[in-house]
Parts: sequence; structure tokens; C-alpha cells
Amino acid sequence: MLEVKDLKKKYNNFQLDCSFRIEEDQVVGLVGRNGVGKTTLFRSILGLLRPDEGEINLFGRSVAHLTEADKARIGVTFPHSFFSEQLTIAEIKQVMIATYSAQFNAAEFDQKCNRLQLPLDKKVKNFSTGMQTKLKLLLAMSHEADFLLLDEPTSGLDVIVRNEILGMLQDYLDQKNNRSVLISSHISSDLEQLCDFIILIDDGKIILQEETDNLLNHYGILKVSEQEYSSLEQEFILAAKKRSYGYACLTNERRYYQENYPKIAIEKGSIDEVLMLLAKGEEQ
Ligand SMILES: Nc1ncnc2c1ncn2[C@@H]1O[C@H](COP(=O)(O)OP(=O)(O)OP(=O)(O)O)[C@@H](O)[C@H]1O
Repeated sequence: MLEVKDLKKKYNNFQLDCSFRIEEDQVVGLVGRNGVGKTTLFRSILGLLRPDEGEINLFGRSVAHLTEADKARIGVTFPHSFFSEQLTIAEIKQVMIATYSAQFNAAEFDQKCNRLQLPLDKKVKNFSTGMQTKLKLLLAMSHEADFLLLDEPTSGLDVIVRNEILGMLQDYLDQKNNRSVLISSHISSDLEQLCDFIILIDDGKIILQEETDNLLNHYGILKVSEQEYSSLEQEFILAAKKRSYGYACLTNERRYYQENYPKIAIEKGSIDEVLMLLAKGEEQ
């Protein structure tokens, strides 16, 4: 579906430098702190930014040469860009019909607006943040797109609406084969629930690419004193950071340490904790 090969983009002190693939039917979560290059990557994938080096292919074609039909197969949400807020949903619908013609299913869209309590006749500027976010995602999923690129689609939503939105996204993926998603979020529990694969990015570089199941089932965080740390087998320790109690160590072989060091505190570790241990900053 998507291939990003040796992509490089430099701004002053920042350089994005990454490679990864997304297969058909795959949902990939992109996780990183603020300013590590997620939006730069997303904009490059959409052909809105010209990379300094590297190749990006979507649907088997360079993103610089996507046809109008290819572009119609992409659904996008960005946190800070949208249709004019002066428009009502009824007016936005007309734009969608003009852009995507038969691919835009107006009846189904109306039904979903109704379910999410989004009024068709009210200007979007009068919507709450949550309502605007719901509408953005609904629009991205309204024209049979095969590839969804979702930048922070659940930010600003309460837990109930977030779950509702994630359910809608899951239904969208289940409806048809070969749909793929690249989604960024600061809410790692959303990604754990939804994604097959997680990419961690820090300072413009990918620091981990891993199947979500592997991450949750085999990775772990060892919390050890300085003395325990010095006698610990280091072979399966991916990173260690100093803490008040000694060291927090990331392993991709949790069971090995559970079996061989039964007295050590070993936690499963969330995606956020894995990111914190692998990311730059703090003493290693
Ligand atoms: N047009 C630009 N000109 C100069 N520097 C830029 C430009 N766009 C982005 N940058 C820099 O590139 C780096 C990555 O920015 P980017 O917006 O891609 O990060 P991000 O991971 O999306 O952050 P956030 O989560 O806060 O949205 C930052 O240091 C930013 O200041």
C-alpha cells in the first residue's frame, strides 16, 4: 500500500530520515513526542512537501505522480486544517458530492451524522471541538478511501466519544478488504486497541517498528536497583534509564527475566513507557 524509502527532509536543526512499509489491510500507529516529525512525514506522504531525498510510493506509484483517481482513494484528517468553518455540514456535503461523485455515499453519511448528533444545518464554527473532530473523521471515511492518513484523530474527545469513533473506524476497516491506515496519536491505549503495528519515532528517526501483539506480549520494563542492574544479563536489554530507585530497563524478552530473575519487579509496560525509555533525553 505505502512504501517510504530513505525519506530525508531537513529543516535547520531537524532532519527527518526514515523508511517503512504499510501493507494492505494493515493499521499502523505512529507514536512520538511533539516536534519529532510526524506532520512532516504525513505531509511528505501526501505530496504536500518535497523531500530532499528518498522515495514515497502509494498504491504502487510515486506520490509525486498520483492521479486524481489515486488521490480520491486517500482519506485524511489533520488537527489544524479543515473546510471553512463558515460552512454547514449540508454545504460540505455538496463539496464532497462534487469532489467524489458516486463514491460519496450521502445517505450513509447523513445516517452517521445523525448517530453522532452532528446537525446538518449548523455552521461548523459553532461546533464543539469534539463535534468538529468527529466530523473530520466521518468525512475521511465517507468516500470509500483505501488508505486513511489520520493525524491525531481522537484528540480533544472524551473517552466515550473516542471509543465510539474507534468503533466506527474498525467497522470501516471490516467493511472491505485491503484498507490500510496510518494513524498518529498521543493516546497510546487507542493505538494498542486498533493497530497491528506500531512505529515509534524520535527526533526524525524511527526508533522501533514492532507488531503490537509482540510489543504487548514480549516487551517489558524491569525496575531494578543499581546492584541488581550490575548483575543483570544485558543481552536482551534494549535501553536503560536512571531512576530514583536505580534503573528502568526495557527488554523484548520479558519471560526470560521473569523466569531467571523471579525477585525483580517486571511490568508489561505501555507504548508510552516503551517510548520514554527509547527516546533521547535523560541519562542512559
Ligand atoms: N516549514 C517548516 N520550516 C522550518 N521548520 C519546520 C517546518 N515544519 C516543521 N519544522 C520543524 O520540523 C520539526 C518537526 O515538526 P513536525 O511538525 O513534523 O513535528 P510533529 O511530530 O508533527 O509535532 P506535533 O506532535 O507537535 O504536531 C520541528 O522541529 C519543527 O519546528
